[in-house]
Parts: sequence; C-alpha cells; structure tokens
Amino acid sequence: MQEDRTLMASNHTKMKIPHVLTVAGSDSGAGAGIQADLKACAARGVYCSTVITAVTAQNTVGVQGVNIVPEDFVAEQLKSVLSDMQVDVVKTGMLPSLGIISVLNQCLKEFPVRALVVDPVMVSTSGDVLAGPSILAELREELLHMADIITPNLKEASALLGGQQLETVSDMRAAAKLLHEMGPRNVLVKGGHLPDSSDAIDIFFDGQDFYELRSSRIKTRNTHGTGCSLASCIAAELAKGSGMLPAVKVAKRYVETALDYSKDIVIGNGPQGPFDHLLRLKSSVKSSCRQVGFNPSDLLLYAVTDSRMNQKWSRSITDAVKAAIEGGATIVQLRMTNSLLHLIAFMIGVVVLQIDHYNAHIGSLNITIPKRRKTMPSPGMEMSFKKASRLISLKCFINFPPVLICAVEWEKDAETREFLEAAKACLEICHSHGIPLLINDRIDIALACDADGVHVGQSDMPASVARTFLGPEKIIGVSCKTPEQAHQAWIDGADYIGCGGVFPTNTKANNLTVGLDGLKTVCEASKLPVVAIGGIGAANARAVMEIGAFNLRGVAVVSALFDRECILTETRKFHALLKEAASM
Ligand SMILES: Cc1ncc(COP(=O)(O)OP(=O)(O)O)c(N)n1
Ligand SMILES: Cc1nc(C(=O)O)sc1CCOP(=O)(O)O
Ligand SMILES: [Mg+2]
Repeated sequence: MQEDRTLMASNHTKMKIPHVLTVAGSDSGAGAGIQADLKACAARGVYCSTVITAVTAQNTVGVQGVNIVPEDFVAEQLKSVLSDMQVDVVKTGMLPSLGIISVLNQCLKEFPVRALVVDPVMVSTSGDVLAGPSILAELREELLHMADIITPNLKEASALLGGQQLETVSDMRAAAKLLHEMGPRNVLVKGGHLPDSSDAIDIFFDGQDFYELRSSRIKTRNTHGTGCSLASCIAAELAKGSGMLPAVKVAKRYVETALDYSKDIVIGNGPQGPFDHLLRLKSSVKSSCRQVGFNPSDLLLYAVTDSRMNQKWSRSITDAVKAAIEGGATIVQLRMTNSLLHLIAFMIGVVVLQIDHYNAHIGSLNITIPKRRKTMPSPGMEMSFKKASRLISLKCFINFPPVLICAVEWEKDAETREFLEAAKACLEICHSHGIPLLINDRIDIALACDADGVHVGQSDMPASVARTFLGPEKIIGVSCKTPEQAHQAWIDGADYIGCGGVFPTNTKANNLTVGLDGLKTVCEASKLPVVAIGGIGAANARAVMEIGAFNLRGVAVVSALFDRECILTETRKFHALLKEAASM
C-alpha cells in the first residue's frame, strides 16, 4: 500500500523535457559549435546533450587547431546518450571525418529519433576549413537522405552542389531544389552572405513550395556561431513539437533578436565576435556599474514617485527623479498614478450605469465590485481606483461598445507605453548615479526595461511568482501590515518589506494605519529588512527611526519629497536627518 502511494506520487511528478542531441565540434571561444548549441537550446528552454566530434582551438581571430575525436569514441558517446536518454531531435554540426558520418548513420538507424537537423558545417566564419571536401560525398550518401532539414549557407550549398556559384535569390531557389533532390525533406539555404542585400534572405523549400524568409541584416561584428545557433534553435522548436516552417521562422527571429541585442558587446579582439544567446550580458554590464544584488542600506531614503504631484508642480518624472537622487535618495520606486482618460472612463461608468454593485461578464471572465467597496472613488485613489475604472470601462464596453471600445482600448495601451517609457528614462538616470530603480506593481514593466526590481502589495502578484519571473538577482519588496504577512514575504523570497501606513496619509486612500507600535511589531517579526511608509515627513522621521528595531533600515516617502516646491532641497534635508538618526 505504502509502495503504491510512492509510485503514484512519483508518476504524478514525471515530466518529459524536450531534448536535442547535438553532434558537433567544440569551440574553445564558445561562440559556435557545441557551446553555441547548448546556449541556443537553453535559451529556447530545451535540454541539450552533446556528442563531441572534434576539439578546436579557436577564438575571435580564427581557428588555431583542430583535434578530431576518433570515430569509435564518437560512437561510444552516441550510444551512451541515445541508449539512455529520450532524445527527440538530433542536430549535427561539424562532422570532420568519413568514419564519424558513418557511425552517426549507424546509430541513427539503431536509435531512431523524431527529427534530424543537418547543418553541413564546412568552413568557419573566419574562413577556416572545418570539414574538407573529402567528406562531401559521404555526407550526401549517408546523411542527407535521413535529414528532415538541412541548413547550408551559400558556400556550403555551393560545395554540396559541386562548386556551383550562388549569387542571387533565384540561384538560391535553384540550389534549394537541387539539394532537396539529394533526399532531405526540407532545405533552408541561408543567404546571409548574399552580396548587395540589405536584408538577410533565406530560401526555405519543402519539396513543394518556396518561401522567401527575410529578416533585417544586423550591422555587427558579433556573428560568429549564427549558423550553429539557428540550426539548434530549429531543432529545439521541433523537439517542442513545432512544425518545420514555424520552427524555422522562430529560429530566424531568435537569431535576429540575439544579434541585434548583442551588436555592441565586445568579446575578443578578432574580427568575428560571439553573440549573447541568453540576452543577458548587456544588462549585467550595465548593472555592474552599481553593486549587483540588494543592499539593505539602500532603503535609507526610499523615494516613491507620484505622477499627480509632478503634474501639480509642472515637472517631468525624469526631472523629479533626478532632483531626488541629487538630493540623496538611496533607492527610487516608480509608482504611476492614473491618467486623465481613466478618470473619464470611470466617470462615464459611474454616471451612466449608476451602479453600486455589478458583475461584468466577458467570456469566462467574471468580475465583481462589491457594494460599498472601501476603495471606490476618492480623489486620492491610486491602483484600486485604476482597477475599478478598468472594470467599469469593461462594463461600458459591454453596454456601449461602439462608443467606448476605441477610447478604452487606446487608453490601455497608452498607459502601459507611457509607464514603460518613463521607466526606461528613469532607469538611465538612476543607473548613471548608481541608484537602484524599482517598479511598483508591474512585473511586466520591470522585465521590459530591465529595472532592478519591483515592489508588490498584498493584492498584487505574489512575490513568489514575481521571483520566478524576475530571477534570483532582482530586488523584490512586499507591503506588509502584519507579522503573518512579513513571514510570508520571507518565505516567498522577498528582499525587504515595506510596512505601513505608519501615519495617516493623503497619498494613498483608505489606507489602514499601523502606528509606531504596529511598525515595531512587524519589524520584530520580520526576518527581512524593513522600510517604513505612510505619512512620514521631516517632523516625524526621527521618531520612526528611533523605535528601536535593528532591521528598520529607512523610510519610504512620497509627498515629503515630491509634493514640495524644491525636491532637491527637501531631499537634502531629509537625507541629512536620516543619516543622523541612523547613526544614533
Ligand atoms: C516601499 C513601499 N511600501 C509599500 C508600498 C505600497 O504598496 P501597495 O500596498 O501595493 O500599494 P500601491 O503602492 O501599489 O498603491 C509601496 N508602494 N512601497
Ligand atoms: C504608497 C504607499 N503605501 C503605503 C502603505 O501603507 O503601504 S502608504 C503610501 C503612500 C505614502 O505616501 P506619503 O509618503 O505621501 O504619505
Ligand atoms: Mg501595489
């Protein structure tokens, strides 16, 4: 009985992971070959096992040496993987000897897989020969007929066709047709090196139809390994269950995006650099300007922005953030409040529909605003107001679609775009001063602009889920009013908690206050550093900092900085005060 239960439990958690086996050469510079294949598969969320056919000494200058792995040992590697692991797709790269092609052919017969992607690697991007002409006949006879797709570039296609010159798109079409006659089910001739073309044009032929796939040619030296990565990405998409043409399209878009992202990174001194498969290097370079990760002392003077206060004082969000940083703010949170259109949508909703309590039903979406909800209209409303106005807009949409659909839909996009643009601009300012920028509520915005983290409340996305999206290094703060919430924030993987409202505030409507005693209770229960928030200004900040909690690391303020004539002066004064209080 016990045994049965264990079995059931383990069956329940079993999960088949899409799996690509790459059979290719190692590139010591890690731009191409096995290393590129591993990274491309990882980027596409697919497991990748490896059979190494050759070890190359290689960098951004070129290939300095090649050591071919004996075919018996390639066979041993193939058997090890194929006999044990459930491989979906095999992708081949550098196959430098007749014997290796032959053992691969044997193994694929013995252990059939769902698809075979053959990238007929012959010459490296630096022009060095990786597999000589002697292997061409073997490749044609032993492998091409087994392939679901082959992905030659112009030089490789030309070599496979006995040296035929390929200079135009119509040459590429003709070549794709001839290569298809050699047996592969699909052919992708890559025209990346086609002269006089501003686009990267590839020809895909499935035996019936030709497809001209275009992507913009990215001006960059960092193109080493694009062929390997494209083929690996096709293999990865096939392993996930995609059809051939969609897999090719996704792979092309992936490579184009990665090249564009990596166009300015500098690795090595040679003419052909690698690119960043995981689209991460650039941001770590940027964030390396400031200390990576969370530093609790950053909480000392936590400036939370407010767009309506900026409107009131006729200043831009960037000017406000700049002034706060120059005055001594140690961390900034971008908290966007409602635009005018939300207000209009909301008013229409209230006036026209005159509802206390309603349900909006759209497909499977059921939304209810309870009667006399505490967070209904009030001039100080922020997110709850926004949420309510959205729901009412939805109701209006149902009742008066022609009137409201355009306005509401347009507004929704505009708001997100506005938020993202503000976030990008503020991030630049913050990072140029080594100050972290957090985004209030919106994990999507934080991801899109690569902000340093987010602050979420009890009704926002749970911190544990935010963590899975943002990864281990980003900063996550959670609003907590009780010891239980503080405990949960710690379990969920937050970095700090915001505790408030300590005092009443006009900035956030209907906000329950916890007072200094409540703050102290939460601090004592919290395993995380705490920042106090709500109604804190120059007059009471010292009292807050002196409650005697070692993990209270600072105060978060909105109006005390931003609802003032001169942000710089106020922030300077506040910073000096906090420094003094913290040193006591
Ligand atoms: C530092 C800090 N603490 C608390 C909050 C409030 O967050 P939340 O409860 O989600 O309310 P909104 O700010 O989203 O209206 C905060 N923003 N920052
Ligand atoms: C954004 C926010 N959150 C609060 C909470 O209690 O969680 S109080 C608050 C507003 C703080 O503004 P001010 O510094 O102007 O009082
Ligand atoms: Mg929130």
